[in-house]
Amino acid sequence: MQTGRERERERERERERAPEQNQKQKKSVPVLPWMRSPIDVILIDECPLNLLPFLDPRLEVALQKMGITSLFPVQVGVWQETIGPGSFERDLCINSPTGSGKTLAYALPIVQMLSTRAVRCLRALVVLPTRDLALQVKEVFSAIAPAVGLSVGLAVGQSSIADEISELIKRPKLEAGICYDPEAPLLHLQSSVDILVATPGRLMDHINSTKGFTLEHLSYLVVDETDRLLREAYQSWLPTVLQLMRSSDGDLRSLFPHTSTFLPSTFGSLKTIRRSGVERGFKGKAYPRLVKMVLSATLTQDPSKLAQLDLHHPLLLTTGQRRYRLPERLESFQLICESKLKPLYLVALLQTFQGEKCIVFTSSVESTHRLCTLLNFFGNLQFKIKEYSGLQRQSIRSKALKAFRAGDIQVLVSSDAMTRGMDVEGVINVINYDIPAYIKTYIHRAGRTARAGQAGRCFTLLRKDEVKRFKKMLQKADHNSCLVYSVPSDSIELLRSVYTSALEKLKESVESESYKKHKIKLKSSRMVKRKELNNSKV
Ligand SMILES: Nc1ncnc2c1ncn2[C@@H]1O[C@H](COP(=O)(O)OP(=O)(O)OP(=O)(O)O)[C@@H](O)[C@H]1O
Repeated sequence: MQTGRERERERERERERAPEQNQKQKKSVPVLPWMRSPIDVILIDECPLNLLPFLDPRLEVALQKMGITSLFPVQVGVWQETIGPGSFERDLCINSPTGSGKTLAYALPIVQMLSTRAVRCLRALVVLPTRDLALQVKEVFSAIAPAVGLSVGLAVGQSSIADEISELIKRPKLEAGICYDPEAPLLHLQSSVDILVATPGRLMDHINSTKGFTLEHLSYLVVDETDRLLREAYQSWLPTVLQLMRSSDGDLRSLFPHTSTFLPSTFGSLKTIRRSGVERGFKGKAYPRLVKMVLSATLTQDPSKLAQLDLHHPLLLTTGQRRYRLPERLESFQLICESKLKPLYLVALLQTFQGEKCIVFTSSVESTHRLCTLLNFFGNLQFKIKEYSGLQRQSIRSKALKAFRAGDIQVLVSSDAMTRGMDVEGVINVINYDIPAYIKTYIHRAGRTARAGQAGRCFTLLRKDEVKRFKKMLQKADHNSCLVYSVPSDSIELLRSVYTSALEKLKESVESESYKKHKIKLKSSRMVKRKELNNSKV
């Protein structure tokens, strides 16, 4: 991350920019009053672990094992509002640039808080939009939680539902000759995990049908990549979770109106009693309530969307005065070329990277597939290329990601499946083969590089008629320094003949693939017909 002097300079730049910025932002003042007085993370310094107040020494050791010696500013900011004087009193909305360390910002305080728990039950739920992202976040929790005796589970549909259930729910074993009644097992089912990282679909599967799976003890809910998760309803996962929380509060309060502690084994199972309090902002609400933390590099300001989260006395942590912000050490470039020559420019550009890791973004799953196939037909390239998109089976996609992480492949051609949150060490370059449609997409794509204070470059291939639109888009992030990058014309010329033959091969490959697809379709429709015929005979 930045040194103290760099941060001071950055603050100065912000102060200078402020009047001009305020002028520009007049039209886009956040509608919600609490968003107008945020905590500015720019004003917070990194903090060495040994100076971090109240940090559990076991967690300090675990962090050091991860190579972490100090907390990044957003992590310090969240720590202050959770373990520090803020004491989790308010729900937190965190709008912080890509790669600034948001995952640990929420993972560390949650793990520290749960480290003193007496009985294991599901107390923290982290929801992410994709399986690979959930796996990544689980890794972070798994690096610190076991140090304080906590267990972390994953619900993403990576394995069969039965395997997942056996990981998440503890069933009673035959003990001392006692046999439990299989007809009344709910009483004895317990969570095997304290923290669960989940995608909405699998979470709903467990809520709806896994015996013993309960959110009644939940104390922390994290909605990562909030704007993406709020955009899609995913079987109403959010209202369902919130409703379950509300009803468990209500039921328990009516059962135990004066109880203020955690009661183990009441009526045979664990009961978490949330007491009603008169603390500031808690009037009429259960306390301690379910604490929510929502995060994104492009957090929505839309009141109707944020209302879905039912936030309690929310506090915004943001970085600087701008709504959107790119990483400090990101350099942006534009490459202007004719549409039909784009693959040539792309290959010439990739050749200049000399094996550095690079992600190439396209506009759709189909073009990802086509472009990757075409690049592989160039032959004799000094780097390995693989595809990563929602068109592939999860296992194939995960394999490609694993190889990319390990450095066995250097270029990953991706649809927007890779755009958000993915953290791959050593990605120096990002290329927008197709111009992103929105500034938010640009921010998340570009944010796959220049992470954790490292340097990185983002190139965008543009047609002449796209230049103006692109410039306007970058202005929304106050990003005015996108230099023109040119590829030497002789390197383009050298590639022309091989490009022609690669295009021929691509054409053949597309034809053969569509023939195969047609055959499969035909076969399955014949099978359906045959089935219908058999059924009608019966
Ligand atoms: N305190 C720290 N010291 C060193 N490295 C850190 C620290 N905190 C996080 N990192 C590293 O920084 C990288 C980015 O972290 P993370 O993925 O949490 O970013 P993010 O803010 O969630 O980004 P995005 O918005 O893209 O999801 C990771 O590789 C992580 O290991």
